[in-house]
Amino acid sequence: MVIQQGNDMKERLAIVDGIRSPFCKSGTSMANILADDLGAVIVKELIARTEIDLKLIDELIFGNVGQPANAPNIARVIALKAGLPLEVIAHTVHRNCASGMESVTTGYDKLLAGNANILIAGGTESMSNLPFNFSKKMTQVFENVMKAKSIGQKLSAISTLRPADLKPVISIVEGLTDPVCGLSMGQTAEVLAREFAITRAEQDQFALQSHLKAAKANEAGFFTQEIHPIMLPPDYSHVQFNDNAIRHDQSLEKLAKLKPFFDRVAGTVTAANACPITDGAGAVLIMLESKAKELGYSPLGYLKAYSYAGLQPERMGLGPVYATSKLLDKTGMAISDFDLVELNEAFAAQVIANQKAFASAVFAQRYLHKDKALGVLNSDLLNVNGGAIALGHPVGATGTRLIITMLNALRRRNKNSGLVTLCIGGGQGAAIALEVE
Ligand SMILES: CC(=O)SCCNC(=O)CCNC(=O)[C@H](O)C(C)(C)COP(=O)(O)OP(=O)(O)OC[C@H]1O[C@@H](n2cnc3c(N)ncnc32)[C@H](O)[C@@H]1OP(=O)(O)O
Repeated sequence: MVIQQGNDMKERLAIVDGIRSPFCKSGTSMANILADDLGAVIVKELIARTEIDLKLIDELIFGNVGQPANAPNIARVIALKAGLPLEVIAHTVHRNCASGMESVTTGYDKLLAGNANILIAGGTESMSNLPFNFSKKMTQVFENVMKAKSIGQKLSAISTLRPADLKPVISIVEGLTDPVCGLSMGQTAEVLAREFAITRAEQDQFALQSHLKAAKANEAGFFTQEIHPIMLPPDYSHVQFNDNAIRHDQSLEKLAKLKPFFDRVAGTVTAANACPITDGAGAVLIMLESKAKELGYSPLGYLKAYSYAGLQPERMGLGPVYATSKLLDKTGMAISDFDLVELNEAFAAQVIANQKAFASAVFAQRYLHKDKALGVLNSDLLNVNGGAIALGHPVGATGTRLIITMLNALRRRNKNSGLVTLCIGGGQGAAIALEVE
């Protein structure tokens, strides 16, 4: 089907099928699997499930944020480890937390431009193995030790080290800190909590709901369709079947006991109303709708249109409202046209802030140059199977997961139209319109 977008006629993107790994808290079951290996397992399984002829695949595009030194251009490493032919080219994309969505939209553009016919897109992240950078002094000492010709020279090089030199310049926390505004992602959530007067109790209530919904969906087997179990090193005799950050013992009393993490004095954002640091990967097989028909596929669903938007880095959490505003302009759709919404739960405060901004005419006039509010994000239709607070957020992979989760949820409910949107560190937002038939 060709759809009208403004003055453009564009064919829809067919998402033939999509799968992901379980999402696991960093430092737990999948901590010893590198991001490239995890991505390769998922791509192999996607190929097996779709029975795509490998010779037909033009390129693999993968998102990844904490690009590991052992696998530069991780997409190419994944392609080769997954057994794709040498001729299948590959490149890595990086749009912070939307990287796993950027791979899909970059792929869509390539297909529309006629530069490819069939692609694999996805995202992978091992936050357990994010690279640590050390100070210039520390790296100089490493170099001197490597060059030293005798034990004496090595010891002499090491003796110049001081305890302060051991502190990493970039660790996980610094990696999740915006280099322009200087705030960590959690601190940007505190900014929104203050701007929208969101209480700690509201945030904890939201976090509780995320776990309750995720636990229910997990018990009902809703994720089995999308999750490919992962065999765990070192002996590969244990298998990780499910997302492991979902709490089955959650209560408001437990949540209320936690101290704020990012602003210890006056803050409201805690480890429990923030998404956890997570390992995971996901992949989709994509082509234009006409190609999917030609090959006899019945796609999982379709991407109809997408938009990215920019805003202040310290208010990055509001990216969804800005990006969705552009998406609605582009498609002529209204919020009420969507049967379900997935809005990535980086932080409870950030999702609640978006709900308030979507519903506010004042916000729309002041920031979106619109007369009316975008529309209410009905809580019953929002993140119906829980979100990143419970499921986790492996930053390079989440964009792909949201697409897969949304399409499966629409199909399960016999619904047609879904909005997937997320905030992006650095001050951006992403929004896509999905459909199933
Ligand atoms: C654009 C974007 O998407 S931005 C988002 C990008 N991602 C992020 O910024 C990640 C945000 N999250 C974080 O940085 C981390 O999860 C932090 C810093 C908040 C917490 O990290 P950690 O301290 O390692 O988390 P951890 O899971 O150990 O939790 C800390 C404590 O809270 C407790 N806790 C965490 N969640 C819960 C919960 N839901 N219920 C009860 N207790 C909880 C833990 O049990 C732990 O307690 P303990 O110290 O007694 O063992």
